[in-house]
Amino acid sequence: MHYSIIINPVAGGGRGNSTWSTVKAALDAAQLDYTPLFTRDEEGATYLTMRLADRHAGRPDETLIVIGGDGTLHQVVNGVLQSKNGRQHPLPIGYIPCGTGNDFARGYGISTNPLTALHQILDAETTEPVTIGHYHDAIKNEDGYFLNNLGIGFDAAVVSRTNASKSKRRLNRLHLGAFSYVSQALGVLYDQAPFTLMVQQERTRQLFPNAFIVIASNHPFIGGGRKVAPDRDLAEPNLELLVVERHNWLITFWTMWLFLRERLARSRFAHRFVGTHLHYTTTSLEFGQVDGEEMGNRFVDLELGTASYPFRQVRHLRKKKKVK
Ligand SMILES: Nc1ncnc2c1ncn2[C@@H]1O[C@H](COP(=O)(O)OP(=O)(O)OP(=O)(O)O)[C@@H](O)[C@H]1O
Repeated sequence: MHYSIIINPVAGGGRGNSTWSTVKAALDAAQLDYTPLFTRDEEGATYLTMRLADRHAGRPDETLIVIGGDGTLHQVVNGVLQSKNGRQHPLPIGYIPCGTGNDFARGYGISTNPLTALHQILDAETTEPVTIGHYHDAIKNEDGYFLNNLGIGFDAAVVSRTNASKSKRRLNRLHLGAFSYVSQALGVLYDQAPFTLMVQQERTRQLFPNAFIVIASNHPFIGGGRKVAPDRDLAEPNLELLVVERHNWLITFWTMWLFLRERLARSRFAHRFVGTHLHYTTTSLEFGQVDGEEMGNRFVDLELGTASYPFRQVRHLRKKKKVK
């Protein structure tokens, strides 16, 4: 087996580098054949992967290992699927998480201990198809894939403001990036206006005049381990769209509390749509985020569907807690 390894050295506030040192020592000790490739700039992982995918001939003895956060994994999968050859022969992926959130790792069942995650890859005898989300933006005529979630409104505005804030880098260096999100979330709560959202599923349409949170999830977790779609499983070809409307301040704070307590999705404030095809539109410019990467401020006309991607990694899933 040959391992091509994409490493984002700055993921997790620099944890990418130390994770790579640990993994490299283990690969050398086991005398495995590998090629390391480091991301050098913001879009680095996408282009590195496109080039790799163009050259990949579909040999079964090749695996692509990704060392980074959710954003790096997002760029890698989109890089492969942007290559024509990559779409025909997608390179099986194994993932070693070292970001700040690591939500995909939770959803799939990958250890955050680099050596355990590596062994989950080395021990896998076959590849496993994993559901990923696909989106088509009819206004921008843009396509892409997501492994975690695609949000518009609240969570996307938080991502956008956090990335723009100067404190993020300082906090990231101290491995305290989550605090930066919390402070920006309070600001967004204060001044984000609700918006009109139309959701269409098959022949049913539903209008939400005061939409606030709109998150399409591929697995249960968001924001570093909060369950927002508790019933989703990466092995099932479904997405779940959660819509929450904005009411008065008291209810808004209550919905935030429910979110933090991981009870929002099952509360009476949640509208949930589960399926393989969903379509939704807004009538105003709204922020978007996909797997924590900014989509910018845009009018939304999104069609969501599912696809599948091969992973070569043993899943270590925790047993589900009983629902109270
Ligand atoms: N060499 C590099 N220099 C600067 N930025 C980089 C480099 N390589 C990748 N990036 C940036 O890193 C971002 C991805 O980081 P990633 O999401 O993997 O880690 P994280 O933000 O720490 O973790 P998480 O998404 O799990 O919270 C990409 O958006 C890209 O812009």
